[in-house]
Amino acid sequence: MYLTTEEQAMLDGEEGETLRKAIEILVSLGDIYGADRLIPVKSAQIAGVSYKTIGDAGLEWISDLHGKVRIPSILNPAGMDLQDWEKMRIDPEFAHKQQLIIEAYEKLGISSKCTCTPYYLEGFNAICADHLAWSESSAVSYANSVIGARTNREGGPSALSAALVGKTANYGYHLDEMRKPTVSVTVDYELKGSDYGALGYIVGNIVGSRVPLFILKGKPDNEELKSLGAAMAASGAVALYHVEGVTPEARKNKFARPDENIVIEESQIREIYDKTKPDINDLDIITIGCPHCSPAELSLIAGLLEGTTVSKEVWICTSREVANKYAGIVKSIEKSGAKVICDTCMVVSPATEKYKAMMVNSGKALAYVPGMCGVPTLFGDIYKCIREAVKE
Ligand SMILES: C[C@@](O)(CCOP(=O)(O)O)CC(=O)O
Ligand code: SF4
Repeated sequence: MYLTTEEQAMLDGEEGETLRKAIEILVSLGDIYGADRLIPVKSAQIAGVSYKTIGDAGLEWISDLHGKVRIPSILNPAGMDLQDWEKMRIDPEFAHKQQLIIEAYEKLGISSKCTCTPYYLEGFNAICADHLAWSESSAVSYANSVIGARTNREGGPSALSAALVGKTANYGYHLDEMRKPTVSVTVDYELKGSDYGALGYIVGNIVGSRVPLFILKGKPDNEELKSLGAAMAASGAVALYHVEGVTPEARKNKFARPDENIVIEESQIREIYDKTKPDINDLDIITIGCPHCSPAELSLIAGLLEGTTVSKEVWICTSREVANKYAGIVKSIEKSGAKVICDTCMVVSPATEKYKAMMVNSGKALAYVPGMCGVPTLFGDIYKCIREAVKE
C-alpha cells in the first residue's frame, strides 16, 4: 500500500507509540483487503464502550493510549445512563469501571455523547459521498444506505485508529464497485413502522453480507429505513442496501436489478410478530429506541403516552443531545412514568438482564436481547408496545 512520507514516519514511530500502533492497524487492514492508500475521513464513531461488552481488557487497552484524535469522534452507547445510573439500579462497581472507560476515551478528545445515531447530532452530520470511519452496525448501515456516505463496518480498535490518524484504508464500501447491489428483494405488501424491522430481521438472515436492492410498494421514511438497516445488520451483516426510487444512490444510479431475486410475503412479516416465545403475562419491561430515537420518534411516543400512566418498566432510549434539545417532549414522556434513558440501551446495559420478558418494536433488539441479555423477547409495533405499557 502506498504511504506518504508523513504516514511512513508515523509507522516508523516518529510520532509516538500510540500513533504508531494506530497506523499499523490501518495499514494491516489495508494490506489484507487490498487498499491502495489511506484516505481522509470526516468523522469517527467508536464502538466498544460498555463495560459489559469490553470488560477490563478493553479498559486497559484504551487507558494505554495517549494523544488526541484528529477528527470529530464520538462514542457508541455505554452500559448505563452516565448521569443517572442509579435510576437504572446499576451496581456501583460497574458504574465505576464504566466511568473509567469514558474518562479514558475523553482524554483522547473523543465526545462521550454515547450514541448509535450520531447523524442526529451537531458536528456528525454526513452528506452523500463523505468518507467516514463508523463502527456501530446500524449507524454504518444508515450512513451508507440512507445518507449515501461511505464507511466500512469498523471494529472498535480500527475506528479509534482512524480517529487518531484522521484516515482509513481505502477498500470495501469506500469504493464505487463495492456499492452495487448484488441481490434484489421484492415485497408486494405495503409495510409500515416496525414491519421494516421485521423485514430486516428476515432478510439479514438470508442475504448475509451482500448488498440488497429492495423493490417496495410504499416509500419508507428515514426512521423506517433506520430500523430496516439495523435489523439486517444484526440478523445478517448487511452494511449497505438500496431501495429503488428512495435511497440516494439508487435514485442517482438507477441500478440494474440483480438476477437473484428474493420475494418476501406478508405472512413471513406477520410470523415475526406471532413468534411469541415468552408468555405475554411475564412481560415486565418494554423498551423502545433501538437504534436511539429521533426527535420525531420521541414526539410520537409522547403523543401516545399523553394522559396515561405506565404499569411496567418502560425505557425510551435516545442520545443525551437529542433528549436535552427536546426537553419538553422528554418531560411529557416521563410524566407517564416511562423513563427516557440516555447514553445506553437495552442491549449493552446489564440493567435489563433481571427482567422476565421484554417487548420491543425493533428487529435489531429482537435479534440481540435474547442472546446478549438472556431475556425472552416479544415483538410488537409501537402502538402495541404502548398499549402493553399502560395495561393494568
Ligand atoms: C449490538 C451493538 O449495537 C452494540 C454493542 O456494541 P459495543 O461493541 O458494545 O459498542 C453493536 C453493533 O451492532 O455494532
Ligand atoms: S440501541 Fe440498538 S443499535 Fe443502538 S447500540 Fe443499542 S443495540 Fe446497537
